[in-house]
Amino acid sequence: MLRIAVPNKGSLAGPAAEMLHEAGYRQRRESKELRIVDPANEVEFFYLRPRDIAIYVATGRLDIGITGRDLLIDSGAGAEEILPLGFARSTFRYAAKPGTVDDITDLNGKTVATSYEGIVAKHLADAGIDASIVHLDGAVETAIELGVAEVVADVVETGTSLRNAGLEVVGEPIMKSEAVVVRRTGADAEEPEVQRFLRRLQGVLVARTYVMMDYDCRVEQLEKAVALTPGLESPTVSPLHNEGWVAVRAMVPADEAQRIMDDLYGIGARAILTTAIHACRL
Ligand SMILES: Nc1ncnc2c1ncn2[C@@H]1O[C@H](COP(=O)(O)OP(=O)(O)OP(=O)(O)O)[C@@H](O)[C@H]1O
Ligand SMILES: O=P(O)(O)OC[C@H]1O[C@H](OP(=O)(O)OP(=O)(O)O)[C@H](O)[C@@H]1O
Ligand SMILES: [Mg+2]
Repeated sequence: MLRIAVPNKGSLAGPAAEMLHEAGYRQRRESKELRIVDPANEVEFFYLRPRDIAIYVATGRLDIGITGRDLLIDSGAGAEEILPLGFARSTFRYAAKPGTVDDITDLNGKTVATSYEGIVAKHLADAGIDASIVHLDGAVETAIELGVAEVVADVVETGTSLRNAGLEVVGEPIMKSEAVVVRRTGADAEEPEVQRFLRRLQGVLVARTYVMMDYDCRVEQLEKAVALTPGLESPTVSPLHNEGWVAVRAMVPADEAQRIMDDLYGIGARAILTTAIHACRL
C-alpha cells in the first residue's frame, strides 16, 4: 500500500485534496482526521504540516508527499521533486521599505526576517553577502515596521501583503515555487505503484488544461485544419456521409480553444465544438 503525505493546513491543503479527489482517491471528510486508508486504491494518506512533509518522505517511511517546492528546498531534506502540480504558484523574494535597499549587495550588514531560513541562508552565502537572519513563523512583512529587521524574504503571490505593509521587492526572485510531488532522493520512481499514482495526477493536470475539440471541414482544408489542431499524438479524422467532408477530433490547450475555433472557422471549418475532459491517461 502506497503511503502518501498530504498537507493538512495552509495554502496547499485545499487544492491538494481537491486534486486527489479528482484523481479518484478518497479524501478525509473532517479536518481533524490525521490519516485515512483508501483500500480500493491501495493507498494511505497521512495529513501532515506542509513544512514537515519532505522530512518524513526523506526517511523513506512515507513513499510520496505533496508539498511546496520552496518548502522542500528550505527543509534541506533528502527528497526530490518528481512532478510539478501547477497550483500554489508563488515567487520567493526579498522586500524592504522603498529607498532603503536598491539591490542584493545592499543586504550586507542588514537583518533579514524570514520563515524560510534554509533558502535565505544559502542564497546569501552563494551571493557572498554577510547578513543576519531572524527566523519568524509567519506574517514576516510586519517585522520591518516593528524594527525586528530591515529586510524580509517571503512568499509573494499577488504582492498584496507587501503593498499593505508599504514594502517593495528587491532584486530578482530568489526562486519560483508551486506544489510538487516529492520522493526520497534516489528511491525508485519507476516503481509501478508510484507510477500509477503519478499517472492519475497527470491525468488531472491534462483534464484541467486541455479540452476536446470536434469540427467538420472540407477535405481540401484538412491539412491547414490539422496544423491548427495537431492534438497530442495526431488528430482523429473520420469520413462524413457527405462526400468531400471529414470530421476531426483533437485535444487542444483550453486557454487557446477560442482562438483556435476562430481560426478554424476562418478556413471554413463548421460545427466546431469543445467538450471538457473529465479524466485522462496519456
Ligand atoms: N498566497 C500564496 N499564494 C500561493 N502560494 C502560497 C501562498 N502562501 C503560501 N503559499 C505556498 O504555500 C506553501 C506554504 O504552505 P504553509 O502551509 O506552510 O503556509 P501558508 O499557506 O502560508 O499557511 P499558514 O501560514 O497559514 O500556515 C509554500 O509552498 C508557499 O509557496
Ligand atoms: O503576495 P500575496 O498574494 O499577498 O501572498 C503572499 C502572502 O501569503 C502568505 O501569507 P499567509 O496569509 O499565509 O500568512 P503568513 O505570512 O502568516 O504565512 C505569504 O506568507 C505572504 O505573506
Ligand atoms: Mg503563510
